[in-house]
Amino acid sequence: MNLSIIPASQLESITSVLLGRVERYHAILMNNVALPLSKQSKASYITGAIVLYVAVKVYSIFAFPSNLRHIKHISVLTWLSSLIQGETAIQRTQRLIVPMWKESNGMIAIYDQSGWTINVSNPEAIKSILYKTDLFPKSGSTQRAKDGTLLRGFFGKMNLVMANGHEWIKRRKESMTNCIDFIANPVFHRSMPVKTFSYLTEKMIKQIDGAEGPVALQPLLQRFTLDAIGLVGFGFEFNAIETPGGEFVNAYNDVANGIMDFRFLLFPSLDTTFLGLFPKRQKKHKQLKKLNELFATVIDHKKRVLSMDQSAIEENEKDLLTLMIEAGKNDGDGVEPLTDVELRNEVVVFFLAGHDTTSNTLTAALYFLARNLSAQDKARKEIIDILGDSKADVGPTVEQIKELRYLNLVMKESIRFASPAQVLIERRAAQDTHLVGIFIPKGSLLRINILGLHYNRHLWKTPERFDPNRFAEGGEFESHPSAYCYLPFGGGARQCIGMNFSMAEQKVALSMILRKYELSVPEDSIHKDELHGSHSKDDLGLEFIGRSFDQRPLAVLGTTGPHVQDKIGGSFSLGSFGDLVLALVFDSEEPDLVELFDEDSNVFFSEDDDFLNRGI
Ligand code: HEM
Repeated sequence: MNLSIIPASQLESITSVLLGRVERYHAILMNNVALPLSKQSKASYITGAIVLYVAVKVYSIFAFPSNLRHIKHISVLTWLSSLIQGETAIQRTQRLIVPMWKESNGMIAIYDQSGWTINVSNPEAIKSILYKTDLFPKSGSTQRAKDGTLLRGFFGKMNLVMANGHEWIKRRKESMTNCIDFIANPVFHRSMPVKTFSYLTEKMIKQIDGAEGPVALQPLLQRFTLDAIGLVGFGFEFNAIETPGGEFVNAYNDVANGIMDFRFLLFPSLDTTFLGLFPKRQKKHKQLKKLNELFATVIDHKKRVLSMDQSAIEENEKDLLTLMIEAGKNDGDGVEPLTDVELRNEVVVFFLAGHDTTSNTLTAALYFLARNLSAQDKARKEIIDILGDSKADVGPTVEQIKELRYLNLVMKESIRFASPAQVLIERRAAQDTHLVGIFIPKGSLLRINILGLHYNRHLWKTPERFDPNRFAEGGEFESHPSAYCYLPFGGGARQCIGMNFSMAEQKVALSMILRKYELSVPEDSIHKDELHGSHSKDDLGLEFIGRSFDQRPLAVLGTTGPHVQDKIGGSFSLGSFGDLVLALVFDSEEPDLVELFDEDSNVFFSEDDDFLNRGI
């Protein structure tokens, strides 16, 4: 029977009818068959005991805990049937969570992969959870994952994302000045590596130019973000952009898809003891082995480079992996060095958090821009005003990134709409407490539901509509009573460490792509009018049409006076050039140097002049 075609409500009633029958048959079996037979056969005792054991076990796993009875809940069958039917998390949130939001005060108990968990989408409750990290530490669910499962094999037992207390401080050390100082912090708080992002975007543009027909967004953007975290995070060239279908990207995708398979999360023994029964699952374990070899190569490569010449790398040029390897090696650091296993687990975290999230957000942003032509035109106009309109690829500087204000609104709205983190890692109540007037017993698991915020019609006007202006000055977001209705990067002390890195990376890629191409959704695409399924699907392709460039200057060098800017329609001012004020003007159709102006707008040089012999 194909369960995916049965509506949720029907499936639930079918299942309860079936369960009812099982109970009745069980009683009949015990009264009429098992008991009489028991006089004759020991085997029937054993059968009865097994049936009873399984029934008790199943009941004890799924029964709604009595200490949460005062909290509204969604039944196991309703939730499971949604999973079985293949509803997306957004659809599930809209159908099951949002309608119950008011009556539940945004606190709903749900049976998820960790068992009964309080799913929280109340902004005030979320604020308390995120700020009171001692009262609501991370629950350590992955630490409790069974050895040998894909989940444990990939994440390891401990890493920066999962750690609490001492283990967390070891990775994010608290300094004497009481500001939080991360081992990883310098990398994410120094000036953003926009040149690396531009260099990688240029490589990506070459792939777009070379593609025939619509370009599948997600695989290309995933390779782009993977190369970015490789270079900036680990000083390692994955060279993924230029190697579509590379074995490590495939291995990673295989493992990542397998980790959240709810069958293996609910019944971890299937992933270990009974693994032999699941050949497809075995393949995923093999892919994990391949990935682990890659992580070992990345770390060995870095250690080798460091052992050769440490003095060559300036402190503020060190990548994340170098800092992680060096942490704790100097006396007085107050932190212990990370062991090899710990290093591997941190590399995994940055590898995972550092690329998939950003590539999914970028995919969504490009898709929404392709569908919203007015937003696309407005963003492009801003980009051209700031970066100019030359034919050559130009990436923004750190300062220019800050000026791309409308693009920033587009990115904020895209990440609201298609938040890669749909829920936060669950927290555990360390003691009995209250949240928004609701009693939370000690030991309860709490999961902050980001989609329950971002898709909540009680918190946003028409949340299913793409509207960057929500985030404009004086817009809907600013007037919202709580900023905790929008949490793509989490909040409090555990807020995403890579937020600025990701936003800068996205801005460079989006600005360079939009300056160069006009985007549209192909006429025959199933996503033409609406996104079906998830934006990270490979079948989401866009047309990239190279746009024509205006007859405007490519670049202006020197602090150009207003007269020069008038003449060239200039928008550049890149610093002085000795005491000579110069404007270099290029014809965009013919990207050779055409004219050079002096301060009085006199042509100082033209095409047939011998520029170099003027002694500049
Ligand atoms: C669009 C891109 C991204 C999104 C939406 C995102 C989202 C998040 C969220 C929601 C959290 C909080 C998890 C929680 O509290 O349970 C988080 C934490 C984290 N993120 Fe990101 N992230 C992104 C990009 C990145 C990047 C680029 C990196 C690294 C290069 C990164 C590294 C981390 C780390 C290490 C943590 C754990 C911090 C801690 O617990 O101390 N993320 N991220």
